Amino acid sequence: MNDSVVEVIGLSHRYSEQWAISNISFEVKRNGIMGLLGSNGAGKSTTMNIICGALNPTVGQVFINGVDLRKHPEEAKRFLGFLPQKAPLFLDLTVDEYLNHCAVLRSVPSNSIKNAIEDAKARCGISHFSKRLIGNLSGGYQQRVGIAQAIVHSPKFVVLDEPTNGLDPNQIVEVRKLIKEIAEERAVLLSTHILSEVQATCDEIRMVEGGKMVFAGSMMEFDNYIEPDSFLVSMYSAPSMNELSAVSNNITSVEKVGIESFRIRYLGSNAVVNSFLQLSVLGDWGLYELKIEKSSLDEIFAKLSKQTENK
Ligand SMILES: Nc1ncnc2c1ncn2[C@@H]1O[C@H](COP(=O)(O)OP(=O)(O)OP(=O)(O)O)[C@@H](O)[C@H]1O
Repeated sequence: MNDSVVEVIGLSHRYSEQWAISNISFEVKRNGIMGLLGSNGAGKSTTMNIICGALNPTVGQVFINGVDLRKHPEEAKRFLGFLPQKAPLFLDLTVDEYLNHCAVLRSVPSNSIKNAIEDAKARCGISHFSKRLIGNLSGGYQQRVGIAQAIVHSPKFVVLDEPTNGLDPNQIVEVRKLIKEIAEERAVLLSTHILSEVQATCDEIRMVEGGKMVFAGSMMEFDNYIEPDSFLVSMYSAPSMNELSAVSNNITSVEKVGIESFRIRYLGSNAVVNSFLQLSVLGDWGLYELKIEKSSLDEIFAKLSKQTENK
């Protein structure tokens, strides 16, 4: 069986003259969470709308579970669940009434609807609100109902557009946990601006900027995209700043940042860090902390965005 549940091949789209996205290709594995990143106007919604079958691409193809979305939209959409940015909830229906409506729309066979609804509610932790009007639920629980409608037909692939938008910090933690749980047995594509969300939830990252794919890799590869060029050290009996500078020709600066702490900047590979460790033992410097300073996700995001602007 193919390892991917979704294949996106050479998507390009223009609304008028300008290309909104061009030549976007990627595959989504059968489980786990892929984050789709990009700044405002980068092309995320265009890409998501095409993948969900809400927009026909000018060029390119999307296969969901091997089915061509454009040629066989109904069949392909059976494998797809979608929670748009604004959850499509009917506030004056109860949770059960609404999920029943969604299950019918999603062509769940009538003799399976009851079980499908009970299962989706149980997964989303809303079984105790079955008879509650959706309009009377908190924002966090409304979002859970939104996720329940996206999985009520047991799709293999779920698309969530900014799923924690507008939730309070406790609700955010709970909804992220729920997303991780549902991604254990299906693929989730999550669009978000919030980098801490990406770090907390995603296994894979695709980033678009100016309509083009500027990054495709794992969360770890994204996190390590910019090579570190400094480390912090703390020592009980530090040598002089000159001695520290002399550890390697690749050290460019030594800065005192606390009574016993220094920031050391360097060029090239992490070999400098190894040299430092060896000399600290030989010199009995009482090293008790060493921390390589990695770039924040914001810095990585900014660097990738800038690269596109400059092209
Ligand atoms: N219906 C439309 N008609 C014309 N241009 C559009 C339309 N929708 C989007 N665009 C343009 O296409 C480009 C990509 O927009 P898109 O909405 O896909 O980006 P996005 O990454 O989702 O942005 P945001 O995070 O702000 O929603 C932008 O330049 C946008 O102005």
